[in-house]
Amino acid sequence: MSTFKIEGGFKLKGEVYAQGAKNEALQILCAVLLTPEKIVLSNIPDIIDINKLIELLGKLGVKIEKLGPNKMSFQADELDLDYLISDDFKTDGKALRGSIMMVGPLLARFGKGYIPKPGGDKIGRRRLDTHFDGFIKLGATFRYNREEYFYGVEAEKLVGADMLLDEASVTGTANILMASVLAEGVTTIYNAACEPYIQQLCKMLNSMGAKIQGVGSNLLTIEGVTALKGCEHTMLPDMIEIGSWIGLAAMTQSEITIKNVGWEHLGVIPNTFRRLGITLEKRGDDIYIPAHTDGYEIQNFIDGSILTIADAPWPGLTPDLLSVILVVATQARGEVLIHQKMFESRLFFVDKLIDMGAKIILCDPHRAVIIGHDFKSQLKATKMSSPDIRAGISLLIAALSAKGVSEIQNIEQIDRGYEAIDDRLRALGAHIERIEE
Ligand SMILES: CC(=O)N[C@H]1[C@@H](OP(=O)(O)OP(=O)(O)OC[C@H]2O[C@@H](n3ccc(=O)[nH]c3=O)[C@H](O)[C@@H]2O)O[C@H](CO)[C@@H](O)[C@@H]1O
Ligand SMILES: C=C(OP(=O)(O)O)C(=O)O
Repeated sequence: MSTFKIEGGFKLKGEVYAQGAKNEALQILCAVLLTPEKIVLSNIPDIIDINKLIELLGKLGVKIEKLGPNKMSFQADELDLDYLISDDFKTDGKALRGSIMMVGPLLARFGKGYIPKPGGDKIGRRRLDTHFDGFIKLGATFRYNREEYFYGVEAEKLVGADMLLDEASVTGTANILMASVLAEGVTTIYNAACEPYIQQLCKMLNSMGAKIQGVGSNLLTIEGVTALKGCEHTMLPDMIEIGSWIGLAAMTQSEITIKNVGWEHLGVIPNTFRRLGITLEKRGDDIYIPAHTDGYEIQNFIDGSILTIADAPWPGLTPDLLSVILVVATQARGEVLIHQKMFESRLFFVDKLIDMGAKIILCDPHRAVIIGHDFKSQLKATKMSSPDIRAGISLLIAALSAKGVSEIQNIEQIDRGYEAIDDRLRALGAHIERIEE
């Protein structure tokens, strides 16, 4: 377990580029299994979760070539499907959640897909019913080995079907979509997740020869084809990382420009930060955040009642940014209720912030009220450990704004999703050191 040592309280300044999107890359990398032809991918983030998935694909026999920084080719023409029932796979496969999306493509192309129950973040229950209900609708048989926590689906052939998902699951939609592109006949997926990364997956699949309509909506219509071909695809900038940089700039009162953010794909994210009183300027495709030397003031609702910021399926606010928003609110002028509707255990990290001096009331596992300090009192440095990726970056932001030297242990959680975060922070003037153990 490595540690970050952070001396907080310094203002940062400069430009940053967001990495390619982790959650898009996880879907896109699984889609390479749909064709024996070569796929070239650009803007692949160099982070633990993605590197683990690439390693998994390699063990499955995918030929992988590095073509340049963040650019690679993948060819799934000679796979070793026995790997899927090996003990190695039972360990490797559960190392990250995104590996679940290998099941849909494998089922579609080879008639079988297996996966151990994914491990990962301590953020609450994360069921997979939507995924498997979808595969069953397409004609697959399903089994779950409770002793080994191992899921399996098999089918002689998949046949298109109409389905109404029980919830707009992001990875569930991606998985079912990747199975249905090679099914016989027409599939409709209603209550589909429709966030930009699903749209990107649809765009890639269509350029491979799939026939998907309704892209960007919650009703996808897929006309099955018999085979898919190779393609080239570039990942969007990571919107969660962009939100994290915005939060970091505001909380450390730093002047930062985030380059090439892909504004049209950010949905409600910029306006959500604006509701906290943070100034964001659209400069071409960049976000400019001035140094908030006079702080930032949370807006109330029109009737004067306290603002609530809550997550919702796209185009609502992603739950992955609520931890960052919460930490930023601890230094705002005013109060806000953070309502994390999707995950049950994602707010417990606020105990660390309370230890640091933040004014937070955790009402229940889903809701926390934050009363901002308006920079009249700095957070105190402390030692902490990161329970999940987004709590990790939020604690890092808190430490960068705090007085004194903080330590964050278990930083692998942050490295899961943020590429060379310490190098990039140092380039902006942060005092941060990585202590490898
Ligand atoms: C690899 C990847 O892409 N991970 C993302 C993906 O996870 P993932 O696809 O696993 O998340 P899901 O969309 O399946 O569900 C997330 C949580 O929200 C709940 N839920 C979902 C849909 C809904 O309409 N109502 C509802 O309550 C689910 O029960 C679950 O607790 O989407 C999540 C929700 O944006 C993000 O936090 C994850 O970072
Ligand atoms: C929860 C997250 O990721 P995953 O679904 O991969 O665990 C996240 O990116 O915040």
